[in-house]
Amino acid sequence: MPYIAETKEMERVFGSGVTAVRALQGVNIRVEKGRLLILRGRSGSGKTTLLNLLGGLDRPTRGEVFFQGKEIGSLPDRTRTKIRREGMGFIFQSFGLFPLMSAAENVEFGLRLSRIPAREWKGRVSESLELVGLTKRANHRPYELSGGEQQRCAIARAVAHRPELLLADEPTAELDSRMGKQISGVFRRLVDEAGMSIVMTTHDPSVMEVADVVYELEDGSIIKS
Ligand SMILES: Nc1ncnc2c1ncn2[C@@H]1O[C@H](COP(=O)(O)OP(=O)(O)OP(=O)(O)O)[C@@H](O)[C@H]1O
Repeated sequence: MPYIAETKEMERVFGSGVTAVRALQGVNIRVEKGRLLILRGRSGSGKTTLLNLLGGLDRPTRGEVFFQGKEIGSLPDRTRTKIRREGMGFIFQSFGLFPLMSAAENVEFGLRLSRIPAREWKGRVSESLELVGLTKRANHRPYELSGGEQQRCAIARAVAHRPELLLADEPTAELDSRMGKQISGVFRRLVDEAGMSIVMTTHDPSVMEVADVVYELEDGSIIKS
């Protein structure tokens, strides 16, 4: 099966009647395995809505969304949560780390939610921190880390259970351009060295450089790829 994720004529309408907002319409995208795909577009063009639908965090109003060949948009919440926890990883612009836990403990927390047996946790934690170049900071708490290091820790946490698909919403928005470059390098490595598939939204031109595929959204439709 060539595509890790796919949408068919997908539409998402928020609300109803005169106040209805058509956030997405007629969206057809395909995410190939082992590729880094970027969603770009102006504020309000529908990027986050699309990412949430691909990640099974939301359901389309019309059309279909597939993960690993399986239609997930019509599945009940519990089933989608299970698929998400096992097969996907999420990264947000505001890192979302636990302040009282060290970097390593934050990464381990991600594993607790998955079905990875406890005896594998320690190895997975070191491996993930290594992958993002954070081994030396394993025992530091988030407030002792730079913004870029905090985001790398969040990435390590999102990939520790080795998800098939990594979804990132504006992962460099809170970082300066040097750190943004560092983070985009980490994403590139995850694809090239760990064979991961990534979809991320961004406005950041330096992140755009590392993409294999760029889709542009305008008013809820894909206008260019
Ligand atoms: N829960 C919601 N209820 C109503 N309208 C919503 C909801 N979520 C998003 N929208 C609307 O859908 C449209 C697309 O929003 P979305 O957040 O996907 O855009 P975006 O491209 O990610 O924007 P940004 O770059 O500012 O994050 C916007 O008009 C937004 O106001």
